[in-house]
Amino acid sequence: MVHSSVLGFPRMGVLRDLKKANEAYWAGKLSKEDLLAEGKRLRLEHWKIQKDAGVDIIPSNDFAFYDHVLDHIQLFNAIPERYSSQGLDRLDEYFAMGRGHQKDGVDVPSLEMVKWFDSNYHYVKPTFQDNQSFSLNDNVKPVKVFQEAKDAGIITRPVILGPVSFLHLGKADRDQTVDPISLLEKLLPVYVELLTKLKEAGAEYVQIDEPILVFDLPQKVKDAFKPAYAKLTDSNLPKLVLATYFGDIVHNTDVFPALSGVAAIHIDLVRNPEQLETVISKLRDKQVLSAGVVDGRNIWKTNFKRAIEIVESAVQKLGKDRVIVATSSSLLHVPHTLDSEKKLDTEVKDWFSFAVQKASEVTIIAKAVNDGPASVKAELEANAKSVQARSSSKRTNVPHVKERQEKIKAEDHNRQSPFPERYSQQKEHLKLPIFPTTTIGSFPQTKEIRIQRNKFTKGEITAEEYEKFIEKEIDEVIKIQDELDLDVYVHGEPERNDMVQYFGERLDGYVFTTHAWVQSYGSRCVRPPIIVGDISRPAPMTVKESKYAASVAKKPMKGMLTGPITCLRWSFPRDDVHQSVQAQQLALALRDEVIDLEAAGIFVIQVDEPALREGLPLRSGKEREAYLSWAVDSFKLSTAGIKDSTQIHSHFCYSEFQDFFHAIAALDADVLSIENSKSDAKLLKVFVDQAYPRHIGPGVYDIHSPRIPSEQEIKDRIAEMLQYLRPDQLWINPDCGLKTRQWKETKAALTNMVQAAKYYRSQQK
Ligand SMILES: CN1c2c(nc(N)[nH]c2=O)NC[C@@H]1CNc1ccc(C(=O)N[C@@H](CCC(=O)N[C@@H](CCC(=O)N[C@@H](CCC(=O)O)C(=O)O)C(=O)O)C(=O)O)cc1
Ligand SMILES: N[C@@H](CCS)C(=O)O
Ligand SMILES: [Zn+2]
Repeated sequence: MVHSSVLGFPRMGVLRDLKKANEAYWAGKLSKEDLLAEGKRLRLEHWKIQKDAGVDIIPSNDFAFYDHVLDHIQLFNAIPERYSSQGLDRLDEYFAMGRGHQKDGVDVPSLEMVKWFDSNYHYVKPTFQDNQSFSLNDNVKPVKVFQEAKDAGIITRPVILGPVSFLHLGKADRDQTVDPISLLEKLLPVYVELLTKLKEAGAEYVQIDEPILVFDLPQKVKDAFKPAYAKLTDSNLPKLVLATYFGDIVHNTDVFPALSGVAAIHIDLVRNPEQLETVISKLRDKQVLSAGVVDGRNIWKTNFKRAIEIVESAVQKLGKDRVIVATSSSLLHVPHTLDSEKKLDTEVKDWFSFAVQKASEVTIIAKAVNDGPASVKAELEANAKSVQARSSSKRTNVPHVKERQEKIKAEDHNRQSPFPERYSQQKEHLKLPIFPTTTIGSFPQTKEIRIQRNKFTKGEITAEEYEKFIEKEIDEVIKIQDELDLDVYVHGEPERNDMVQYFGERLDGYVFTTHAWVQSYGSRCVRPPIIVGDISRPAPMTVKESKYAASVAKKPMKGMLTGPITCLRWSFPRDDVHQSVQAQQLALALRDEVIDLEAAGIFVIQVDEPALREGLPLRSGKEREAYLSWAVDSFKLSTAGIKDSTQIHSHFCYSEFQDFFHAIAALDADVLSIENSKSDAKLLKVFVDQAYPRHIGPGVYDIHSPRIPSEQEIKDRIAEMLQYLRPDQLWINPDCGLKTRQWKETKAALTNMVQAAKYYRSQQK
């Protein structure tokens, strides 16, 4: 019999309950016991949802208070000494690694947080020492939660991150040189101990994630699978289901012999259905295929006909007992339930499926294959109708958008003059000092701002009242920037709920939700808008606020837009047209906005593209170059319609920029601000090696943590940067926007930043 399975469930709860509980705990308003109890309540609720949906194989240990990779760092006691030596209790030590800790005489920054593959989820990077050792933490969480589910009458399949992925996704700590994969020998006994305990607790199967198999791997990492899975596939241990997702693994099937002891292999057949045949041909006798046919990364209803065909073709080769119907990845990346959406247009609502609905989808597909289509006739008919309605909807084919796309010319992508000429006009026009200081756009999104926006959304205050409130906020941030003596101002983005959702709400071709939250990192969530059709801009989106801000500011005001690729990547995109088409439509809409901002007197315009790197196909090669070509073209199309004297900035966070440096350079932005404070300044060498001519602001401090950097720390950072960058090229700014911070720490950090810039300015005289 074909079984149904879910690889992981969203953690936040129907009303972002986990976010609220975590933040209350951090604010000292919820006890540790109550936070732990809330975690337990959520886990039980999520298991029950899946059980009620009829899912055969339900995951446990997919829940994490902050991040599942961070859970493993603590589970294996891979805790850097700067955290373990602070005398913090286990929970606070865990949060200290995730978000830093500056309280009661303890002052430690967080570990680095980076993108989880090509998603908008961020994980905490394991950080290893040259003399690293591992042991099993005495709080063996996977065992505890397995037991918790068992006590509730649910036998789950625990999920753990595999040893090769855990090491490969980590790095040597600052000033350490250890190669993470060389630690495998030391780590494996701890995995064996963990698996033994899971077996003792009654776990027959364990899902072991090795998602790095979708990458191009160095030979030594590939080689690591052999010793690893020789040790972990033992009859005294639970049977293993090795899961991969977000790409194909055909190029790594040479590691399959090393995996011959695992009971099943899971592959993502939404992203790469074509890998099915090859993977099946490489399975050894009796090995099971877990077929990921329900999209864990997007919100579209599964096309049952197509999914059933895929599963049946696997069944024909392997038999029903050797096939599992599964979600393509964890459902962490989709919102909790469609049932919460009371305001969605019914036409489009019928096209969507969120986590709760996807749990049912795997069971319907499994039933159709097990008992025949007649057993789920009504479900299949309704699904076919909805798939058909979507493909013939007017929203997906808007003639005026198509016509405009057809008329785009090559020269529409280029600024009028090369950088040196543009820069001399900008210098004349903007009159900025050397080491100009600026911020990345957002200032703290205070409780008051959210309350007022919430009232406006609910119709409790009028548009005029809301507008007045926003103007008052802008007045305040301008006053603060005067006091701080920054050089290029921002309006603070108080009117924006989110840098992508805000634009989605103002563009035709999008719909947006009220509750469809997805975890981005820690307690932070996003509500990605959904691209349902061809995109166009019915009216200016940001001009009113920027124009107002410029009218009251004494210094240049930076206009602030989210670039086409970031809008695309942080939305739920269409799956019926290529992403390059959607990016180009977004670029045309943004091009009009850039031109309108300039006409309104905004002469510095920042077009943020933090998701450009994240969109890079996970494997190097032709596909990457093709992506970068249309992605860069979209950015250029959106920014090239203005005069030379207007300065274009772009911003990148969450990006290891070295491996796509040529694309960043090709954007031809006058100024780049990049996240850098937690990376080695040595990485800036690429700008020297490539003789990068334009201007750069590598972030001088981390904005994800409430910790305040001292003036000396920032000076030291600038000194490091000046080893690689010319003084006339360097801007001084934080890593990213300040929306998640409190005002108190923001003012203190920016005061230190401006002082540090002034110090270097004085040294130049
Ligand atoms: C830069 N980043 C972003 C990413 N993706 C995006 N789509 N946007 C980004 O900015 N990816 C990479 C990084 C990830 N970083 C962040 C940083 C911060 C957040 C964040 O702060 N998220 C907020 C939610 C933001 C939002 O949409 N707010 C709305 C609704 C606020 C709300 O909760 N309202 C309450 C009622 C009001 C009240 O009483 O407080 C409610 O609805 O219940 C708004 O401001 O209007 C978060 O809180 O998690 C995310 C990613
Ligand atoms: N302008 C945005 C960029 C975030 S990546 C902000 O400042 O929040
Ligand atoms: Zn950023």
